[in-house]
Amino acid sequence: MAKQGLEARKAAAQLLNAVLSEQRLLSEVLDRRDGPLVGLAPAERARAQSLATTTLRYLGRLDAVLARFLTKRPPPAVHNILRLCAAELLIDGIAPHGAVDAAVTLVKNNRRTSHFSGLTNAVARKLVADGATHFDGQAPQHLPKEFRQHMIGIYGREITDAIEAAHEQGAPVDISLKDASRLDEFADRLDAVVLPTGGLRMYHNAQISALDGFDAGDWWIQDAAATIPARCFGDLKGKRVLDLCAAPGGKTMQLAAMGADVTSLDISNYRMKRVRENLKRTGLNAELVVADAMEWEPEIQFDAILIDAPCSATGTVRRHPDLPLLIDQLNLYALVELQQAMVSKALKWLKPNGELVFSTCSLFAEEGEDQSDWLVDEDNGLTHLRLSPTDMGLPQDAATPTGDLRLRPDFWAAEGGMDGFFVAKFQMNA
Ligand SMILES: C[S@@+](CC[C@H](N)C(=O)[O-])C[C@H]1O[C@@H](n2cnc3c(N)ncnc32)[C@H](O)[C@@H]1O
Repeated sequence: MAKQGLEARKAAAQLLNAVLSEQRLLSEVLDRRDGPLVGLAPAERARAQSLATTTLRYLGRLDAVLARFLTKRPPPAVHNILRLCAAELLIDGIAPHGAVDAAVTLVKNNRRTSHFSGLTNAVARKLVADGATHFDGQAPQHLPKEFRQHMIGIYGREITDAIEAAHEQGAPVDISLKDASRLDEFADRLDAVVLPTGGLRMYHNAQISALDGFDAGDWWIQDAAATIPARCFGDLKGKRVLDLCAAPGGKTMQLAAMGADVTSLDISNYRMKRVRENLKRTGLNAELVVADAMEWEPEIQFDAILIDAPCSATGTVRRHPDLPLLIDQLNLYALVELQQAMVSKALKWLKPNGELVFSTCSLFAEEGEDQSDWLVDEDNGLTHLRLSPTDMGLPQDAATPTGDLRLRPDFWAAEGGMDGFFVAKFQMNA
């Protein structure tokens, strides 16, 4: 048993080392051609990723338990293996002998850490005996201090606590259908529930590419909140639409499925490959442009422009629990400036009466409500349009006083939450 999952656990330990010691984003490490998951079978890759993600999601609570059993912190490589072992025992409910043997073997197999195998064995056995007593009943993990304070400043303490609790729950798998009329059919076929926003939600673990309808391109994975920006446009049939920051392409696929003639632009060639693959699989069409939005110039004007701008991604912590741990690397003000520069540029490409939707998967007002206020205050020919959350199956609480949408991870808390998002809509005056 220990040997069986050893490669996945070793890779998970390397993922933790990359995030916690080298301060690298998990998504970057996972994408690397020489990353820890290369060469693993699909099931081992999935296990390694899920184990590292679970460990990061509960890191504060796991560390609090481990601190009771350690007189001093071991070297990071050993500490990370103990963290994984604690996550397996206390969260995933893995059989104790498998998790303990694996932790001891991993520490023993590395000559730099092998002399910590006795300590690892002792601590792992204490986790088995007493870990749950100290783990269960702990409050959800707080965000790092400054991040939390910032959130309290925006949302208050109660909502911030609720957001932290939602982060700890992780995220179910949400699915967008190419043909919305097949919702009930795919709810049955995928054993999923229909969401008020029109997509599907799956609560069971599954290898996505093996699921019914994946190869046929009938659907794609997209968080319920992420479907909202594209849905804010009116009828797009036959309209020319620019998706300005498009990769990996969830919103491009939505816009194409809505019948729009889509131009899809992103600065990243690597990320654009995902858009290309997604379109090929789903049989949807878009013109793809790899370019810096700040340097590109279109030959035509558009009926609608979606700017799903680069941002802090703080709305996606449920799925990316490493983000708060690396928040010090974030240059929020550079992002705010880039967002404003992009919007200013894109306004020139909008036809009279054309619609602009600005969105960010951020929880920070600087990248949401403040940007909307800025656009309203500028002399830019735009009219600010009110969005109705209930028309889109969202809670009424999602309405901001000025008519934008503020989506939070603690919405639909009992049903698995949603990503944090901000969405605003404008129209160019005729
Ligand atoms: C939030 S993601 C977009 C997600 C995408 N709309 C979707 O639904 O799948 C932001 C994207 O902006 C792109 N980006 C960042 N700076 C850019 C720039 N200067 N020009 C164009 N794209 C840029 C990033 O490569 C990233 O793919």
